[in-house]
Amino acid sequence: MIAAEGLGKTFRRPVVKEGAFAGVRSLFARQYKETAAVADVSFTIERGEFVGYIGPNGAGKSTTIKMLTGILHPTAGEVRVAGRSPQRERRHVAGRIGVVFGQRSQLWWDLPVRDSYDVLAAMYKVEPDVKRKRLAELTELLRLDEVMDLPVRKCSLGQRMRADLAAALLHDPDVLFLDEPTIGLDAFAKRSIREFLRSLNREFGKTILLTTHDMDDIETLCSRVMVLNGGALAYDGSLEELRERIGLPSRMTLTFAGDVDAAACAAAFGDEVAVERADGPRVALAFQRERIRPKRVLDAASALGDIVDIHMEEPEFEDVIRRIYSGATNDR
Ligand SMILES: Nc1ncnc2c1ncn2[C@@H]1O[C@H](COP(=O)(O)OP(=O)(O)OP(=O)(O)O)[C@@H](O)[C@H]1O
Repeated sequence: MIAAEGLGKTFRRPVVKEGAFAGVRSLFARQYKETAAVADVSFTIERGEFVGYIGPNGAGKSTTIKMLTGILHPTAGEVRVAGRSPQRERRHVAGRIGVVFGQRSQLWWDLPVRDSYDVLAAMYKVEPDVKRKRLAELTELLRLDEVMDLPVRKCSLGQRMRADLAAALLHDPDVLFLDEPTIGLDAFAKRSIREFLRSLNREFGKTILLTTHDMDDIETLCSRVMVLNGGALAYDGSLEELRERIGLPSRMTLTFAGDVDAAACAAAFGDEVAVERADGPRVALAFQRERIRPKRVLDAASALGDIVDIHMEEPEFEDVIRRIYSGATNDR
């Protein structure tokens, strides 16, 4: 549904020199500064996938989205959306995709939200009957009643984001590109946007590419995650595999009915389990899930006495991501 092949974008900006006549001199010997925002990125996203596209600030995520949606032209490689080039067949592709940029509304700032929908429906040639029906559905799903007659500039951020989502869906596209749709929202608004996005994917079969800095968005929504770092793809796969690949340990804290002998504790587990703490009835263990299953750790621990409480902690996703951004994957 979405394919990028060797995709690259290098921005070229003229360097402005200081000093007398610098402006005139630079007309004849202009120097440029080049920024490789995206370099050699390839991936394929199948119909119905929900993919997270993450990376640190300046990694090139928005630049990729702009190339996938036809706003920018690549300086290398090729993009296909629904089999077409967004650059060469922009009008056709525009009819198949919806785009939301969380940082900037695509609605007209001074118009009531309702009027923006009229303009968009006309631009996308949505029949009046179809538009009426679709808008009624979206109004209910996104609770738009309260904003329909408000100019966009008077909407709260959460209202504006919901209004923008409806605008992106008015022409019923198959593919959605969402660039930070939960940015700046409070926890409640984030949750309702996430629920809506999940139903778009699961019930309505939309293919979604989502960029975000909120790891909860990724954990609750995406079956696949692509990590961009310095313009290049650093990872493409499932969240579970990403956790394993980074190799951060899972932690298990056990409480026994009585005090545990520290020496017996050290002897009870093999090399795969590190005893981080053993004082009184509490024992804290760390291990890699892919090396030893929690059940086997528990079996070994039961030799130390009666277990009355078990607490498991998985590596924080934030920590996993920080590791990738710093280039610390243990590639196998
Ligand atoms: N129009 C432009 N001209 C020159 N450089 C640009 C332009 N747009 C983006 N860049 C540069 O390209 C790089 C990638 O920017 P981009 O906005 O794609 O990153 P991002 O991953 O979306 O970042 P963020 O998470 O902060 O939104 C940055 O170094 C940025 O300064």
